[in-house]
Amino acid sequence: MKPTVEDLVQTPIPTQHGEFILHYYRNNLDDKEHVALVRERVEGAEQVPVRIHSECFTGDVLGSRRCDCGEQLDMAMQMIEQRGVGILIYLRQEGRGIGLLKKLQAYNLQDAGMDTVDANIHLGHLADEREYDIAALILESLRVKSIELITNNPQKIEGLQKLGVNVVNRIPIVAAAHNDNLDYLKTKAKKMAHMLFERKKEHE
Ligand SMILES: Nc1nc2c(ncn2[C@@H]2O[C@H](COP(=O)(O)OP(=O)(O)OP(=O)(O)O)[C@@H](O)[C@H]2O)c(=O)[nH]1
Ligand SMILES: [Zn+2]
Repeated sequence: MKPTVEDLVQTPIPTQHGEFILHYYRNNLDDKEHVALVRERVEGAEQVPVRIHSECFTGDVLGSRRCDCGEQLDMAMQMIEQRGVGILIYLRQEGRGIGLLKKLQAYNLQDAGMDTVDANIHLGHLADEREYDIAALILESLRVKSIELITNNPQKIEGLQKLGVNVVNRIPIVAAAHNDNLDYLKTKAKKMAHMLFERKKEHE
């Protein structure tokens, strides 16, 4: 079965970072509600700033300080506002793909001394189980020619490139480190190769 997405509804959403058009996608790979926030015309455009944000209920909705997700979500929308164009794809990949229940269990293991990678493995999962097929299909459906990916995660860039997305640049998105998230950020840099302590825009 060929993976597909269908852009079912588009509706304007005014936010503190200006108005976006929210696109709702139905897909044939999972039963989740993936969405994209789109600013201005991206069809046929080159070097469109794109953030692929993985769902984090605790960080995005509750403002949890265990991770940097909530702050990154806000920063990404602000970056798109400043550039006047861009796309934020909100993928429903809670807990790097293991779901909320397992992520919360992983938090307890981390409080008992494991890091974020070992906790996943202890629960019988990979450190990161995310796939980017749906993001690639959404970008194809929006007819974007090339993108600048807003990320610190080299695996996201690789994952998209393998799916045929033309990623021409990386835009770093470094949230503030503090006591509650420092170990987590350090583990991401050390074990998951996140480029967390660079601030310069660089060409891949
Ligand atoms: N399993 C697990 N998932 C987590 C944990 N903390 C945050 N997450 C999830 O991790 C995802 C965000 O991934 P990150 O590793 O923070 O960042 P990234 O998206 O890979 O990379 P960037 O594009 O640079 O932000 C979200 O789905 C969160 O729910 C954790 O301790 N364990
Ligand atoms: Zn988070």
